[in-house]
Amino acid sequence: MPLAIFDLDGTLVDSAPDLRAALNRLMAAQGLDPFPLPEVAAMIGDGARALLLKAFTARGLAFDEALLPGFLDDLEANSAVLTRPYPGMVAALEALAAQGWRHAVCTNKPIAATRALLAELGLAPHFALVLGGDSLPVKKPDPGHVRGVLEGLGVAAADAVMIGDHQNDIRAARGAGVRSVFAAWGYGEGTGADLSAAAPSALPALLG
Ligand SMILES: O=C(O)COP(=O)(O)O
Ligand SMILES: [Mg+2]
Repeated sequence: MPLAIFDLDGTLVDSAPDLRAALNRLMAAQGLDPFPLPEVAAMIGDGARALLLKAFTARGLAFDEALLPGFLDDLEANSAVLTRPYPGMVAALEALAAQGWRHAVCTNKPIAATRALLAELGLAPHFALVLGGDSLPVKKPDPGHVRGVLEGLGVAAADAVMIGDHQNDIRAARGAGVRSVFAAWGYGEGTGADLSAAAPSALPALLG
């Protein structure tokens, strides 16, 4: 049975508004200026700690590690306030399942916030396995993150495809010997992807 491995932020769901809200709550608590949505979207892809690091660097400040646990708690509690699946995504997941595909999630978002988000949006039942950015010792772009999904479900690389909106997704898939589809509706760049999809609704035909 083929496996479709989905990235989360910027691929399955438009989560930049909640990431921005959590980031700006932290910024406000530190007496710092908020970030506009496009600037936050461009910082998403390397996980929550990296987002904070980039935000503080953008303000010319060093990042204090002691701020991370509170940010993670906020993200977990508020991961699906503004976040929604991309239009057509649920229908695409269902159509792919009807075509015989199983689904998994491979995200750099921490696993606690990931599970909360998937549960709150009713998406969890679609996925046979979910790995977050802190589920393994490595995360995307390390191919070990994608390999962890394959091994967890006993699927060969040749029977899988990775769908993602970021270079990290494309690189991790390539390193694991998995075909990649660039999710052009998300936040990042897809240089080097095997295929590109303009919208979730294109996935069922693209994957056959
Ligand atoms: O939270 C992030 O920065 C990235 O998450 P993603 O891997 O689901 O895009
Ligand atoms: Mg992404």
